[in-house]
Order: sequence, then C-alpha cells, then structure tokens
Amino acid sequence: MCGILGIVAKSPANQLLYDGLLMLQHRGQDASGIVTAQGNTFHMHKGLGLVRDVFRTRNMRALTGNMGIGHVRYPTVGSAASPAEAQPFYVNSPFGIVLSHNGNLTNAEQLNHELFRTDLRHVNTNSDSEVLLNVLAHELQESTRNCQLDPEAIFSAVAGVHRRCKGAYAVVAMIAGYGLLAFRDPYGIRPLVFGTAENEMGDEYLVASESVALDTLGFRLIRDVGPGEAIFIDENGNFYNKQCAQSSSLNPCIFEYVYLARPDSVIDGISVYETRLNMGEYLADKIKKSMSHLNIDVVIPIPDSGRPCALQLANCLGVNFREGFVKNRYVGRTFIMPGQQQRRKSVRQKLNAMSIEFRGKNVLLVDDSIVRGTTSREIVQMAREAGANKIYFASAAPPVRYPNVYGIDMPTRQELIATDRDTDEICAEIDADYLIFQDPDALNHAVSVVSPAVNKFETSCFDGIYITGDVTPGYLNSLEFQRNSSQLSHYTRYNTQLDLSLVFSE
Ligand SMILES: O=P(O)(O)OC[C@H]1O[C@H](OP(=O)(O)OP(=O)(O)O)[C@H](O)[C@@H]1O
Ligand SMILES: NC(=O)CC[C@H](N)C(=O)O
Ligand SMILES: [Mg+2]
Repeated sequence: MCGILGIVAKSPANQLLYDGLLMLQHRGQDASGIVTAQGNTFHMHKGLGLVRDVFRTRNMRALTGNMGIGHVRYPTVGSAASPAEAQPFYVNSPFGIVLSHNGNLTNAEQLNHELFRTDLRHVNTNSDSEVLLNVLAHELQESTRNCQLDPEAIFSAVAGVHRRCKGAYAVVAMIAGYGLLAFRDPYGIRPLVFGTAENEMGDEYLVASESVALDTLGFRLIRDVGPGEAIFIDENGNFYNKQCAQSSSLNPCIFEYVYLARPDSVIDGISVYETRLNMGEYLADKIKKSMSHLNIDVVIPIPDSGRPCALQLANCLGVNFREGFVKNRYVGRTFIMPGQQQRRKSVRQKLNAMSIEFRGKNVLLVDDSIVRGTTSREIVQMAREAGANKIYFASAAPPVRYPNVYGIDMPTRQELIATDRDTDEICAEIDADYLIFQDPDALNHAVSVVSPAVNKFETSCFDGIYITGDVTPGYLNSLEFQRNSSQLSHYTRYNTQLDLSLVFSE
C-alpha cells in the first residue's frame, strides 16, 4: 500500500508534490521519490527514507516543471533497503516514461520472462513496479507503431496492460512532453482519486492514493478512478478518460478501511472514519451478547488506528473511554516497518502506558486489527505492568488468516498469529484474559452500509478468496519459500541517513 501522487499544475509542481507525499506518508515509510517534467526533460530525485529525510532544498530546486509524480514506498517485493527499487521508475523508450505504482503484481515473474525473451526489455531490479512500467512501455510502443501518440493510443496501451498484468495496481505515470496518465486495475483493489483546482490560467489536476492529499492541497475531489479506467491529462490541462478493461468490477481492499488509509480519507465514496465508527458499533453489539458476564471498567484505544472504533465502541457500551497509552508522535507505523525485531522494538518506543488508567481496573483494549500480534503481545504486557486487573482485547477486524498478495506485505502464513489458532489460542498467545474479534459479515456491513453502491470487497486476508483468480496454493507456497529464503536481505534495516539517494537531476 504505497502512496502515489500525480499533478498537472499551472505553476511549479515541486512543493505540491512534496506536501502531497507528506499527506500520504502513512502509506509508505521506506523510500520516497519525485519526478517533475519540464518540456521533454524529467527531473528525478528519490532515495531511502521518509519524505522529510530524502528531499533537501537543493533537491527541491532541481525539480522544475509544472507537472510531476511522486511515490512513498512500503515494499511488497524486493528489499526495503534497496535504493534502486525506490520509485518512480524510468524508461527512456518509447518517448520517456516514469511511473509510480501502488499494489503488487501476482504474475511479475512470468511477465519478467516475457519482457526479456519476447519484448526484448531489460528489468534491472526485483521490483514488480519496474516490470509494470516495462509492460506499459512495450504496449505504448505497439499502440503508436503506425500512429501518433494521442489519448486513444495511450488508452489502448493501458488495455494491453490490463490484458497482461494480474494482481493489484493503481498507477500514475508521465509521458515526456505529453502528460499525466493514471489507471487502476480492473478490480479497483487499491485506491485512486482525482480532483481539480481552478486557477486563473486554467484547471489544475491532482491524482492521489487518498483524498486527504486533495483536501490539504486545496483541490476539489471529482471522483475515484474507476476499476479498469484510465485518465489522461495532457500538459495543457485537457482531460480524457476511458474504460480500458474488457470487464471490470469494483472490489476495493477492505483492509484500507480497517487500517491502511487515513480516517479522514474517502475511498470509493466511503468515508474511512465512518466505517471505523461502524466497526466500533458492531463490535459493541457482539460484546453485549458474548461478554455480558465480564465487568468492563474502561475502554482504552491502541493509538493510532484503533481510536475511532474504540471511541464508538465505548459510547455504545456506555463505558468510560480513556487514553491509557500515549503515543510518541515521532515513531511511525510499526506494522509497515521491515523486520520483526524492528517492529517489536518500535511498539515499545511508540506507546507508553499510564498506570493511572490501568491500576486495579478491568480494561478493554481496542485495536483495528491483530495481524502478526506484535502490537497486541506488547500492549497486553504493558497493561499488566501498569497494574491492570483483567485485560480484555477487542479487534475491529476478524482474524487475519491468509497471506495478502495485493499490496500488503504479509505473504507468509507463518507470520500471522491467527494461522492454525482459534480465538482462545490467540488470546493465550497474546496473554489476554478475553479476546473478541469482529465477525467477517459485520466488517463488510460496516463498510458497505456507508455507500450501498459498493458491496463487494477484496477480503482475501480474512477469507482466503483471491478475486483475481490466478492465486493458486502453488503460487502462495512459492511466495512463502522465496520470502523465507530471502528474509535476510528483505529485512535488512538501513540507516536512513546514509548517502543512498539516487540523484538524477543534479
Ligand atoms: O498485529 P500486528 O502485526 O502488530 O499489526 C496490527 C497493528 O499494527 C498497526 O498499527 P501501526 O503501529 O502500524 O499503526 P497505527 O499507528 O496507524 O495504529 C495496527 O493499527 C495494529 O495496531
Ligand atoms: N505496497 C506497495 O504498493 C508496493 C509497490 C511495489 N510492489 C513495491 O514493492 O515497491
Ligand atoms: Mg495500530
């Protein structure tokens, strides 16, 4: 779930891109990058680390031009420590294309072979996003073989991408000297919205993973890019769009609503915040039925993402809501950090329990989800150390039992705490006195009730159903094998201050 961004503005785009990436930082903490276009020239700066660490004033100055794309990375393949896999990616032919990708291709290996053997293209990293860019480049070359580059040729190239690529992809790309292209896979798994701002010189456009980037940059949300749809905005601000997939159906990833997205974003017409309140309400209903024998003194959220759900849950139960954990605002999201050791250590650095809220009380801790159990294990222990009497734990999502292959980095069953464990066993594993999970139907309802127009979701991590149809047990086994054998390189933690930035423009 990386963050992607694209802008066609009427004045320099560099600061808008930087500010927009800051708003998407929660979607990727490992690498960041920006490419701007001035005429036919791209200016690129990217590197490992947070947005604020990768870009210095001199880098920003070199990013000239009114059009650009950006990326914040949370890797699903390759290595978090590889500066070469930071995005955007660039190919020089045809025309010069740069691309930012959120998602994960499930047939990257096969495409890689095809690109090398048939399309005569070289992919230099382990990134599926570089594969995706080369497929787009090849299809664009084909679609412009006997005609000029125009929106129709571009849309025909995207249709080719849809025919060849499997998995999840929300993409922004720039074609040198032409404009900004954005598209979403035929299932619309990962989010992508666009909006406009009126300028005396004409309309400006912004495309982003989440609407929160539009809000803060002063753009008005127009709508989401549809599943399978592509939009193209030329350098002069002319807008074109087309459905490029032979068949499409909207199935947004439900985990975006549970955890990934910011609560103040609206995805596919659904307010993330509202869904989290609903999750709290539905969980309260379940608690009233199954936990009525337990005496809860206080509801305590696990910051940050557990907060809206916990608040509503406490309201519905009529129990006091208290902030028992203080969050260190300088420590990022732990779930998307690479490496279990780093994640465990960071939970302790990030959250601290105030014993006044715990001592002698029966506390109900509420989080959005339990995935590897890193947070819940530490948190329960901290609550015990702070003197809690009984510790109950509630998760706004059902148990995560299956790997995700669509852009969330949890490809192996062994890493999931719910694998081969029932609720009682998970409860024992995190050392809580009682554990309760949201039911899958209640979660679906919590999201779909906000906008009944969307009633199908990508829910594979909860039910093991992979909607793209190509994810076989054999594929999952090979993913697990690859991950287990490459764990050392994947989980190597890097020093963000090392001079690892790739600078193309200085
Ligand atoms: O069971 P786990 O593997 O620990 O994963 C689940 C936890 O990770 C996330 O928090 P995170 O710290 O990433 O971000 P947040 O501040 O948005 O809650 C999520 O909100 C849960 O707290
Ligand atoms: N989380 C994502 O969207 C990852 C994008 C891409 N697969 C990468 O690893 O860089
Ligand atoms: Mg959390």
